[in-house]
Amino acid sequence: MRLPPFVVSHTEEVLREILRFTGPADVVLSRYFRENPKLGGRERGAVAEAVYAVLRNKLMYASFAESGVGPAMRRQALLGLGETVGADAIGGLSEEEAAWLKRIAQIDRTTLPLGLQLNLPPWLQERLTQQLGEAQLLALTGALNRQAPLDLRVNALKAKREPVLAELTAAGIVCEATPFSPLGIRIRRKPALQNMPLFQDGAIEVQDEGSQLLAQITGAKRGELVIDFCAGAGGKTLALGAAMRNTGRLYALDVSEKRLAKLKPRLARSGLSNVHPVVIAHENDTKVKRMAGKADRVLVDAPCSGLGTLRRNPDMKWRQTPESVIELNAKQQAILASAARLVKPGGRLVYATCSLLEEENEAIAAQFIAANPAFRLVPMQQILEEQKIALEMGDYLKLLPQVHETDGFFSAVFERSA
Ligand SMILES: C[S@@+](CC[C@H](N)C(=O)[O-])C[C@H]1O[C@@H](n2cnc3c(N)ncnc32)[C@H](O)[C@@H]1O
Repeated sequence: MRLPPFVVSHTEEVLREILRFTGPADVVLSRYFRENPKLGGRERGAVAEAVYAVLRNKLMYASFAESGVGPAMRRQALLGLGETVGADAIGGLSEEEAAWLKRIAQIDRTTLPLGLQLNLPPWLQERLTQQLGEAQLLALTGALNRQAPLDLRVNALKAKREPVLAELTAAGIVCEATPFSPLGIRIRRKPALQNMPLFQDGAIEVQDEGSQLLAQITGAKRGELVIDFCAGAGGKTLALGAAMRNTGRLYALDVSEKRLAKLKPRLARSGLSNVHPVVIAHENDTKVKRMAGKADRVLVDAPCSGLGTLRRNPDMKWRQTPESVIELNAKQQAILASAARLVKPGGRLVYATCSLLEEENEAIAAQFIAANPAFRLVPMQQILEEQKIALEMGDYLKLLPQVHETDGFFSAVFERSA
C-alpha cells in the first residue's frame, strides 16, 4: 500500500529543522512526532528512515538533487524516501518526480566521485584517509551507512543466552548469538521488545556487542570496588554490575543528572543492588577525590565525537568539527587524569571511546602513559585471552563496523604498579 502524500511533506518539514544541526536528529524527530500525534506507526517509520538516509548520504543527494524538479527540500525528502521505502511506495508523486527517482535508482554509485561515495565532511574525509587509506575508508563508510542490527545483552543474573534465544525464536523473532560477546544476541529486524516479559523482567537489555565487550574487558569481579566514571544512562554499568554478580560496590558517576536518571528504571529491571549512582559537578569533584586509591577497576567511557556510532547517529559527522574534537581531547585527558587517581595498586584503568579518530584514541592513550609512569599499558591481546574473547588485537581494542559488525570502539587498558 502506498504511503499517503503527507508523508513527503512531513519528511520535508522535519528535515528542514534537522539539517540546521542545532540539536541531535533523534531528539528533533521524537519531538516532531510528539507534536504530530496523528502520524501512524508506519508513517513515522518512513519519515524517520528517510531522514536518516538523507543524513547518511547528504553529499550524494545534494549532487542528485541538482537534476531534480520542485522545491529543494522536497527533492531531498523524495531521495530519502526513494532510498528507504522505494519510489513506488510514495503517494502523490508527479510523473516527472517518479521518472526522476527511477533515473536516480539506476545510477551505479560505485562510479561516482569518491567524495560523493564517502559522504563525509572534507576535514573528516582527510583525517580518516590519512589513517586508513582510501580502500579501507570506503569499506568503513559503506558499513557506517548501513543500519545497525539490534544487539541485546542477556542479564546473567536472570537468564542464560540459549533459553533466551529459544524464547525469542518462539516469539517469531529471527535472532542469533553474537560472535564475540558470550552474552550477546543479534536481531536483524527490529521488533518491539518493550512489551516482552523478557525485557520487562530485566533478562535482556539493548546493548551493542562492542559496548558489551568494553564492559567485559574492564574485568570487574565479585566483591570489587568498581567505578564507571562516565556512566551516562548506564549501558556499561548494567553489564559491569552483572559481571560482579551483584556483589561489591559499583559507583556510576556522571556530570549529567538527566542521563544518570535514565539508569534508574534500567537498574530496577536488572535486579542489581550493588550500583550507586553519583552525580558529580566535574571530574575533580570532592566526591571523586574521596575515592582516591580505592578502586580495583575504573572505566572511563569518555565523552567523544561519537563517530563510531554513525550507523545510529549519522548526524554526528555533520555536527562535529575539528574544533569540537580539540575540546573533547582536553576533556578526555582531564577525565583520565582524575580517574587514574582512583585506581589502587594492581588495579586497572580502562579508557574507551566510540570514536574512530586517532587523536581521541591512540593519542590520548600515549599521552597518558607518557605522563603516568605508575601505570603500564596492558596489551589488549593479553586481556582478550584473559577474558576468552576470540579476537586478535595488538595493544588496543579497535572494533570496526565493516570488520566486527559492531559500532566503532576503541579501548586501552592501564594497570597501576604502585
Ligand atoms: C560515551 S558517554 C557514556 C555512555 C555510557 N557509559 C553507556 O555505556 O551508556 C560519556 C558520558 O560522559 C559524561 N561526562 C562528560 N563529562 C564528564 C566528566 N567531566 N566527568 C564524568 N562524566 C562526564 C557525559 O555526560 C556522558 O554521559
